[in-house]
Amino acid sequence: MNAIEVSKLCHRYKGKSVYEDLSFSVPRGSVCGLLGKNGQGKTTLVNILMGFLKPVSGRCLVLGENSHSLSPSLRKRVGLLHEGHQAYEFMTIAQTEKFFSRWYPDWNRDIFYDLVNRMGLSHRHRVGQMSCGQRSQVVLGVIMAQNPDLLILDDYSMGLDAGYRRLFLDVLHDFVASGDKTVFVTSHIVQDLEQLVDTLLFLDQGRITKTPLKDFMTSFKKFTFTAEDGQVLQKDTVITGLEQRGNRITLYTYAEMDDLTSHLAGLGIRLKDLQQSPMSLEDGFIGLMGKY
Ligand SMILES: Nc1ncnc2c1ncn2[C@@H]1O[C@H](COP(=O)(O)OP(=O)(O)OP(=O)(O)O)[C@@H](O)[C@H]1O
Repeated sequence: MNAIEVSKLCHRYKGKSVYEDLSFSVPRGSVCGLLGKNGQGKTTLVNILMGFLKPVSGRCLVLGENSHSLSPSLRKRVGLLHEGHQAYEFMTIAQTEKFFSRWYPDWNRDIFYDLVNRMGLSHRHRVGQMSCGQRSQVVLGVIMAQNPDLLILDDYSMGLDAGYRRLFLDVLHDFVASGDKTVFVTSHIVQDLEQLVDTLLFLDQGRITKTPLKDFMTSFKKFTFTAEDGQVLQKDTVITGLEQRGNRITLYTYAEMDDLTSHLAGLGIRLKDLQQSPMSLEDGFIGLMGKY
């Protein structure tokens, strides 16, 4: 069964299209990363999935229910971290825990305090008097303590330092390992997703491409070489992405080394030191989507 099913989704703001015909699914038990450059429609999609925004047309099912009429009991099974999340600033840490514990049948107080206590703040500390990253930690504590079936995280990394981000990744790993849980996550810190997701969704100009992380990391490749002065390279059917610093070129492609070598020779490119280099997910993201 799918945790999320999106079919023929179309959305526009004041006539300006975000997507015209978007379809994909997220199977239950998977950890799916939605990647796209700024402004491609990731937050819009999360808003549609949670029923905050009605699409122009198309259908979205979340845990089997239509996204614009999610029942209160189903909402309790979805843990949502919204971009620009709001914490209850007038409450203390202890009041926040007490307040949210009433709403969620599977609330786990230990998970909340396990995350929040690491900040070393008194439980009487007000959320409104915390730093941005500390507030994020409280919000993540609230979401994880809900023990949801589906976790939707829209850019969870906001304001978190490297250590807490790593810690949160550990928490997410434990969460996923604990059973039939689904995670749908967007993050601008692409390298975090490399350690977390099993499936990637690339959202680009209204189109979505779904691929297992493993397949992408093995089939998409990064090559580096030095080109002779004045040579101009452009993207084509073989060259998916390019970065150029002086004569030093980084090239991204689905082609194997031999095919790439003949392709470059066919283009009349004179080069030296061609080699395949290790590719991170962030490299792959840039190679596929470009820098801007
Ligand atoms: N309320 C709105 N009214 C008009 N246009 C909007 C509105 N909200 C978003 N947009 C536009 O829709 C597009 C998608 O925005 P969205 O916030 O979904 O992108 P995103 O992928 O989440 O971006 P980012 O990575 O920067 O957070 C953008 O071009 C944005 O300017």
